Amino acid sequence: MSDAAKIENPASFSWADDAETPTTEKTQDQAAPASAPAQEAAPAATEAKPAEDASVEQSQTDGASEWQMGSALLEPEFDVNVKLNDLQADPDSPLFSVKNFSDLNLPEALNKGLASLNFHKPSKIQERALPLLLKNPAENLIGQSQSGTGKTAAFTLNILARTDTSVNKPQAIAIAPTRELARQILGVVQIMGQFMDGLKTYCAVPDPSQRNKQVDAHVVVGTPGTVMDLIRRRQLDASGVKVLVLDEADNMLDLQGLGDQSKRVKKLLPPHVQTVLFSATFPERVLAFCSVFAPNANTITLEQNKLTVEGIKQMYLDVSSDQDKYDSLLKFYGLMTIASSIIFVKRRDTASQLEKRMTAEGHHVASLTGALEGSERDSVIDRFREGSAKVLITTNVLARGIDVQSVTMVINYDIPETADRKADPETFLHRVGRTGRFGKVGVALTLVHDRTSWQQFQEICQYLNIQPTKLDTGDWDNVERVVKQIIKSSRNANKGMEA
Ligand SMILES: Nc1ncnc2c1ncn2[C@@H]1O[C@H](COP(=O)(O)OP(=O)(O)OP(=O)(O)O)[C@@H](O)[C@H]1O
Repeated sequence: MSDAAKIENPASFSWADDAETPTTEKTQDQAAPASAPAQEAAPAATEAKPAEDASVEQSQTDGASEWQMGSALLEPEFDVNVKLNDLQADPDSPLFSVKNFSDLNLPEALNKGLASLNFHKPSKIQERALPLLLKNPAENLIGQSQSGTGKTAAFTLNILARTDTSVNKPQAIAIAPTRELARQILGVVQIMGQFMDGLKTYCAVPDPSQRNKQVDAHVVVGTPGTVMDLIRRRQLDASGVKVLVLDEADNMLDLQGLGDQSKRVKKLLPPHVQTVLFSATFPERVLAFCSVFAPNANTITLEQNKLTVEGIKQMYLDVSSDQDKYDSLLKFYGLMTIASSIIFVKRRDTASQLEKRMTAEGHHVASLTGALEGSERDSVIDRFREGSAKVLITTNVLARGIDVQSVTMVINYDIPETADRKADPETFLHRVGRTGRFGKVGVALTLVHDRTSWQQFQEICQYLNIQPTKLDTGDWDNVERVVKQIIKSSRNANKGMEA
């Protein structure tokens, strides 16, 4: 039995080298992300290494919440701090926060788009951000809200509301750290904008079939390297761009390659472009460059005392050694029926070994890492979304932003750590946020196998105020009982929400 057993009573933790008290705007000390050997490599020639390659990310947490039961909507209720750049702004104005999408006076085509997505009521971030985003003249915005709370729809509505399809030029660009996230955002733009006459969109991710083609679109969503190349090669006419959005903005501005490319993209756009930055996490040091990147921005940040992941039931599996991790994982999968899950590992080779071994055991598994070509990555994520692969094994490449509603469990096979091998609670938070989306209840399992992983997990639990349930591999009958109960109660909670 490892020391991990001590986690059972987190209230009794003692922190020798106590991390700084977390705040929404503070971060743990992080080394500049560096690719550890055998971790992810750049997926495409012109792209900066995205999050996966850096293998580690910043450490910031988002707020969470009590769960609020609404009619058809169970949204995490959390407090946000809103700081307006305009001292004249009136927070009592009804437009300061809207309770209904109809209060926004959006064009009819967008109201229809919202209805087609079954969005009846705005989430808290949408309530707060949309009136600020839609103001004229346009103002910059830095917006933070926890994972799965609808940031994409907030910036997409603003993009589409500012797009005039009678002008045949790109008018908005959204950039994201990975091709998967860019493709996902583009999907939201297309569904939300489906009733706008003549709307044309373009996905700017590395794609050999698009080489040298002119971009003929009103809205472009992509990764920053490709967007930058398209503008520089004059395949994308940026002269009419009015809105620039950075999703996962802290990651985009923090990682060296992505940060440089994002800054270059902005320099290639008209000077008064509305700059919108969204993320669940904004470490303080990144927030400082955010304010330079998006000057005089209205800011929406989370209350600092809400740094938890309450909607996600946390468990940990205490295994005796690194070698034992695989057998324990397999045993775990053998006991449970899990609708759809994501397993996060640190290294590509671990991902491919797990994929081979689990496939040999009859599991429907897919693996997505930066080792794959772009088109292969697209087909893996598509297979997972449509449910033909039930288990997705991946690195930090998919830690952020990916929204697959069916994911009921996230497994940290390897604990997320920074480049200097410290616990990385922020990446933990983004990873586990792939489940429990938009108020659903999710389940997360973390494997601890030695003193280091145990200490790192303790730090993460302390930082995020998590009290995990221990699963003891010495008693698999009990593991089965406990996990089945947890899965059942989360399923029931989610059913209640859908009812
Ligand atoms: N107003 C709404 N009503 C119902 N569902 C919504 C609403 N807004 C967003 N959603 C749904 O919530 C889910 C999460 O949204 P989204 O992916 O935008 O979250 P996010 O805040 O960007 O998360 P992350 O920080 O992980 O990127 C999506 O499936 C989206 O369709």
